[in-house]
Amino acid sequence: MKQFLKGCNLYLIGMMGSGKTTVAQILAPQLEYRYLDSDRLIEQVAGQSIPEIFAESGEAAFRELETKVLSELCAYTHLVVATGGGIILNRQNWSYLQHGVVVWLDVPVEQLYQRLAGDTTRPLLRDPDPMAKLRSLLDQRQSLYKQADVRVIVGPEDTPEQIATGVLAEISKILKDHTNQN
Ligand SMILES: Nc1ncnc2c1ncn2[C@@H]1O[C@H](COP(=O)(O)OP(=O)(O)O)[C@@H](O)[C@H]1O
Ligand SMILES: O=C(O)C1=C[C@@H](OP(=O)(O)O)[C@@H](O)[C@H](O)C1
Repeated sequence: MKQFLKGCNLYLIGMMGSGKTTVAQILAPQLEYRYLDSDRLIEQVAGQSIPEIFAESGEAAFRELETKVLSELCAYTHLVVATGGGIILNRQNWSYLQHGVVVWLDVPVEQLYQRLAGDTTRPLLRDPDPMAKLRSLLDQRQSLYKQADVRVIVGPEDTPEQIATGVLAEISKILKDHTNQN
């Protein structure tokens, strides 16, 4: 797998709470890649937390920083990147994501809701009805997540380790298909 990937970055996409950070941290040592989280890089660049950026500068400013950080990651190889849930919204971001292999962790809204109950670090969930908010975000975004190279459907009992194994299995399928075509 490592040799097939040829150092190509892996980008995990999916809704907030889908496990991108958790799974990326498992995958990185398995691939002997470096793990990075785009939200943490944005916080470093801004010198503020994500909720502070949203509160003080608004979502549009956050999205600009997100694009800047992602564009800079393209220069690197051997990265597993846990992206923010909304990274797929900006068309320009896709030109950067497509430098690597894009993996969608597809998790039902009910599970996301359970995992994120009481979470205060995700400004978009500060809503009187977080479940309805998650549903509407997924409705708006699903067609974009579907543009991933690989979709991993996550079941309610799947552990992060099992999901990481599933990611590698799905990636090896597309890499083999690609090799067979050439
Ligand atoms: N497969 C899983 N099963 C149960 N809980 C999980 C799983 N993956 C992640 N979590 C938990 O869900 C929460 C959100 O996970 P996280 O990796 O931060 O998601 P993301 O980076 O996509 O927002 C965390 O508390 C994490 O421990
Ligand atoms: O879905 C979104 O638009 C967002 C998801 C968050 O990242 P996670 O997916 O890591 O929670 C973070 O980037 C920000 O709060 C916006």
